[in-house]
Amino acid sequence: MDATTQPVANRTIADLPGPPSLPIVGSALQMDRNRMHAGLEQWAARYGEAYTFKLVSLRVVVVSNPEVVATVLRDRPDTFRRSSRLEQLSREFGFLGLFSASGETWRRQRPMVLAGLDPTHIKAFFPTLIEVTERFARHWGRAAAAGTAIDLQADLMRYTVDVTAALAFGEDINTIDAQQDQAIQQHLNHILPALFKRMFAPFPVWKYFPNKEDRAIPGHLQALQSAVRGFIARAARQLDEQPALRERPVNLIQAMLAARDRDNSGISEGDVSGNVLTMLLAGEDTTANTLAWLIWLLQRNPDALRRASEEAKAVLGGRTCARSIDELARLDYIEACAYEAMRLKPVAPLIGCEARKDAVVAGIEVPAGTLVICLMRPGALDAKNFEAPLQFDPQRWLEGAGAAAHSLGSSKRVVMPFGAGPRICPGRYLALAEIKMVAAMLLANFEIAEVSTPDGEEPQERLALTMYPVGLSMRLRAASSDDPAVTPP
Ligand code: HEM
Repeated sequence: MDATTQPVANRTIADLPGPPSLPIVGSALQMDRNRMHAGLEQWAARYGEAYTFKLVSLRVVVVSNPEVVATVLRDRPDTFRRSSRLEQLSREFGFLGLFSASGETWRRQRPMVLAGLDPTHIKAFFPTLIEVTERFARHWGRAAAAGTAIDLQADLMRYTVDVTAALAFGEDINTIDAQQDQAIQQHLNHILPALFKRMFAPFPVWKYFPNKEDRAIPGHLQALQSAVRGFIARAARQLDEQPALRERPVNLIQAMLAARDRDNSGISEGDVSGNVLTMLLAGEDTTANTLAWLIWLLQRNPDALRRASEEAKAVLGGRTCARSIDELARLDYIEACAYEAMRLKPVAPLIGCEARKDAVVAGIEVPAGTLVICLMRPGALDAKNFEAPLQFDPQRWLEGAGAAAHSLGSSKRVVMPFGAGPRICPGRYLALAEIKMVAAMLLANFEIAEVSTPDGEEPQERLALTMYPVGLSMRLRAASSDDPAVTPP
């Protein structure tokens, strides 16, 4: 039965276990924001699949059973929404867009964003994806030739920002070749952590006692907004010069501008710029960090690395990168590696859902205003759902795999890296295309000499909206002479 619509609740929040709580602050002092996901997972191990705590005045219920999680996620937008604090902060930051919007605004925007990121668009966009991936290959080719260490996360973010800007705005911003201080994401890199910090801060200290970083935020926002105004102005000029584009827009920004100019569309100037920023933010870290975790996991698992490299070389057949969606579709093992990386290292390890009205979750009465945090990883690491759950074993994702404890279908019900229900990630086709493009390019053209952290230990997980590996650096060698190699220009 649908847990959120059960007619009768059999317990209340007061019946739930949870960590100790102090007057006024609740459990806030026990939480390390940078590792909040890990703290909440530890509490789940101690208190079970449903527990509660207070964050100052906010009542939080945490659930981790995959069925309950999926039910809550599907019960949007009517019963649950994203947190109102996220919506308010996004409005203040100027990027209220599909991710943070709720109600009618979300309903109006969702079809437009979906259309801009659907598989047909990805197919039409493929030649540009090839161009950006080849540019990235040349960039890594230069690092391999010079023997320099690559800051893995930073480089991957350059790639994902370039791809998102090209697909959603038709802009070639080429941050891959830009100087560090010119790259648009140096602003994003300050804004995302600030947003996350403010979302879970017990008090709005940045308003009354701003530190250096807080004082720098308006400057970063201004720089980003000026770039966004440039994208919008150029797209508006294209619509003026080619009015046919209003009926058949080729990218998201054109579609939104055309809608803005139609009567009663309900799309405002702010919606357009909010979504331009949302695309940059939602498409950057998520995909880049998933790729960083994937590359690290492959490097640690030589058998999987060898098989993935063989597949990449066979499918690419001596070329630098895949040439078509059909070629990408043949990278089955690499896709399985990506799902296995997202099972072990989900970059979105928690999804917050605020109850818009009184609800029932797993038999618990949840009053309106309660924040329900869905933990995405405990089910994926549970031996009930996967054999040897801590092992990186991509084979378990391939149909008919002997090692799989469950079918592919049920694995996908437990592992939900892109969320679920009406708000499931609309960028998932693009993300998988990018992940497979980069992984195949890397494995077919280079040998990974090293992927390491400064202290030689496993990379720490840190949460700043997305969960990323701290300090990964990579060294590459061009693949041996009988293999294809990327020649630096
Ligand atoms: C591996 C890469 C990615 C992962 C793991 C990921 C994960 C997620 C998750 C977990 C959500 C929340 C879903 C929910 O609430 O049920 C989400 C939402 C969203 N994602 Fe992604 N994402 C990725 C890449 C992208 C890309 C490339 C884009 C666009 C360029 C994108 C755009 C969005 C947007 C706009 C939303 C909000 C959807 C809504 O609320 O209706 N994502 N993503």
